Amino acid sequence: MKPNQLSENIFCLPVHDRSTRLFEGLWPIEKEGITYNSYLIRDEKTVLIDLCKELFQEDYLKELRTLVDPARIDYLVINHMEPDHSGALHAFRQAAPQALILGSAKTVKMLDDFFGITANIRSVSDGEELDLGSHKLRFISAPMVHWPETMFTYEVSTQTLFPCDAFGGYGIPENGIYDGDYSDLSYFETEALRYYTNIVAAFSKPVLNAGDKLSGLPLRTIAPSHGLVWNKDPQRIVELYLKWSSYGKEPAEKGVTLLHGSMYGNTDKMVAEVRRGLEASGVPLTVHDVTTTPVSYILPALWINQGVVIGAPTYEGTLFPTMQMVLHMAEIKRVFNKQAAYFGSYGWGGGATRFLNAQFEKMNWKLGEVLDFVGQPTEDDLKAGFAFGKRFGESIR
Ligand SMILES: Cc1cc2nc3c(=O)[nH]c(=O)nc-3n(C[C@H](O)[C@H](O)[C@H](O)COP(=O)(O)O)c2cc1C
Repeated sequence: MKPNQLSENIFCLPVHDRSTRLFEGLWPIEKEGITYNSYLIRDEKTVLIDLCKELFQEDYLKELRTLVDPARIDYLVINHMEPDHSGALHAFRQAAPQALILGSAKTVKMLDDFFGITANIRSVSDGEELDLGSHKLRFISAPMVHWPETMFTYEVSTQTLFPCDAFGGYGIPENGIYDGDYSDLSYFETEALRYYTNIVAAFSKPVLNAGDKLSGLPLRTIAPSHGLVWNKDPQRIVELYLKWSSYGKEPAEKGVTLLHGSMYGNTDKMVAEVRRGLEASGVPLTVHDVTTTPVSYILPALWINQGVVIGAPTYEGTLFPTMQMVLHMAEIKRVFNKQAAYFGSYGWGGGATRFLNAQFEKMNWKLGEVLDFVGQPTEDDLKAGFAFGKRFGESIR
């Protein structure tokens, strides 16, 4: 986690977190890890932008001291109060009691609520500027991207945007912090989408509002607080974000997510046939077994694809609970406006579709064809499964 020099006097201090198993206690990052990027600007006035999680504060302050004596830091800008960026605050205050904390008006209240800190704080307003010498900061209010107090900070002379959670992603960029360090960005874009759907998607409208505020602003570098710093092609991540945000209210991409789960294998016998039918239709397809795949990895497909096929049995008069949990999380993350179809096995009275009808009402998903069958699927059921998948795929394609 050595500091990186972004420009002559702007540095990124990325903390590499490889020990957290579940980000926010929910989202698996054991394989991928995550970074907490903090930024230092050295000028006539010295500024630090965001911090890191409390767990890493000692190492973080050690690295910070290689760049500056904390006692010489004039300002700490808090873009976002979430503890993965502010957890080191008490330790920082001890090392740099003179540093004036700058944040939105809501941040001032939250500093008291979360840390009991009330002194040496100043709130900044939307569009306010702060001269540092040869650098100048502009504060851009971005409420609900991702908490109500959130703001972005823009450095005018280098055209660098510090947007905290926005444009960030899971994953540790081991071979360089810049987008230009990688010939293939697909891993980071996949993890940025997963992060978006897990953390930010519920706030797609505020993201679009923030996007409006950024339009016309020259952006040479996008320096988020998680993951890559984008300075080769900063527009790439902006465009991706705006596209993903638009799926909060507009139709998503022409693709299908096939979600399946089974207790004893009867529904799963049908999955292969439905899948073959979907593939035969030519529609782009993503398949997830909800009993083995954490919802964190399922949300990206649900967000991106217009169509969803649900394959799961009836359980105690309702839908198989593991599938219910996925749909509940999709509702929380505001995965709305989908075309859906259902297939699944039941033993006597059924009931899965009762749940689906009520759940889809809340999410504005349209339930089209239903293919349910008693016990194990017959040869005829399997044939019907192929045709059902093909028809649904064609309706989306
Ligand atoms: C715990 C449990 C609860 C069930 N509850 C119902 C029910 O309320 N109504 C019904 O029609 N079938 C019910 N069934 C029967 C299953 O829906 C049926 O066995 C089905 O074939 C299971 O599909 P699967 O092999 O894909 O898990 C239940 C089965 C289990 C194991």
